[in-house]
Amino acid sequence: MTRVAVFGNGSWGTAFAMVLADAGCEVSLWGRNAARAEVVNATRSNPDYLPGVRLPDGITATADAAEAAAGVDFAVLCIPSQTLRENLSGWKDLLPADSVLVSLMKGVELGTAKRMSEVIAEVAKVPEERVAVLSGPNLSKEIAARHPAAAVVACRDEEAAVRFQAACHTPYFRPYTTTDVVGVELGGAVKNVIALAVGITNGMGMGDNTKASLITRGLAETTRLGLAMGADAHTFAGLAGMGDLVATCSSPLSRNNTFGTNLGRGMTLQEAVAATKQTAEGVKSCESVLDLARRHGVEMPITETVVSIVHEGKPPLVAVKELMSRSAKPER
Ligand SMILES: NC(=O)C1=CN([C@@H]2O[C@H](COP(=O)(O)OP(=O)(O)OC[C@H]3O[C@@H](n4cnc5c(N)ncnc54)[C@H](O)[C@@H]3O)[C@@H](O)[C@H]2O)C=CC1
Ligand SMILES: O=C(CO)COP(=O)(O)O
Repeated sequence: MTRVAVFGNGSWGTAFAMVLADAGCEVSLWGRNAARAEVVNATRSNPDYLPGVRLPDGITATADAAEAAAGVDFAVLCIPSQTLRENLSGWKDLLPADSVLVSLMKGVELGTAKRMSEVIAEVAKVPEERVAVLSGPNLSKEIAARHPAAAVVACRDEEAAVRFQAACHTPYFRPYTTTDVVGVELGGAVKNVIALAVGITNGMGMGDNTKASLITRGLAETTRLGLAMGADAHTFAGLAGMGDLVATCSSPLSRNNTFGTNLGRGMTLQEAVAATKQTAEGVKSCESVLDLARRHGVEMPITETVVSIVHEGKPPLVAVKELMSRSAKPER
């Protein structure tokens, strides 16, 4: 039987542990809080993150990383991106030498501008063939309700991607494979920034034309960055690109979208942070995505606008006017 450890028992870590268990894996679900792990085992639920959802019997929760990691084929990492480096340095020596490390995270590291798979390879000192990424339109509550959805597993080693695809394939969760790790990770990280932008305009009372324009031009700037970094343009038309943008920018379940809506309605950054119980990766990653864009000489006007509103205190109305008054150009 395939053994998998999921590190991170928040909303996505728990929902994805359900997918793995439904696919027939033996799953250990690690969380830093021992009391929560006990509650999960005793009640077969995670009331803090997925209230009302019954967890399959194939999941065992633990706060002991060594216990979680013992003998696993795959170590799935699902904690806030900015905490990965520190956490993984404590886990790396516990993982079996032939295990594959899989990132479910959708962020870019502040300061280094590294993608999560790069942080994993660097910290765990593993070759990129042992690092995979899963991304796509996967709002955790809908996955936990077993509504049909698809995703992409990306790994430089296609055979490892196929093995993980089999490990998480269920009647309601359909994973595809690709070797375009860069494209899949950028799709996931940048869509959070675009969802903030959509949320902001939504909170300001703007409608669906604005949303569709931001999604489309957001995809254009994501693709520009991706091409500069060696990604495949097709990836951005796929599940990790357009697919995730549509889901996240349309759904009130999205934390990034909701965070933006709160800002657009007039909350300060501090008020919006206080109103957000879960991880909204775009709030920090908008700065690291902009950093990446500058390192690669790529223009990303929507990302720049989001940074100016979220971190530089620019009033949303002023920022939108500036974005719209940029010089006219051909569509590309
Ligand atoms: N929730 C969703 O629908 C989806 C989330 N993701 C991505 O998954 C990643 C995790 O997100 P969620 O599970 O939704 O977040 P969450 O906020 O629901 O849960 C985060 C988990 O990380 C833990 N955590 C927080 N700080 C920590 C630290 N310093 N050290 C160790 N653990 C810590 C929390 O206790 C919690 O268990 C993010 O990168 C997110 O973008 C990807 C797809 C879907
Ligand atoms: O990544 C997601 C859906 O694919 C979840 O989006 P949020 O992090 O904005 O909730």
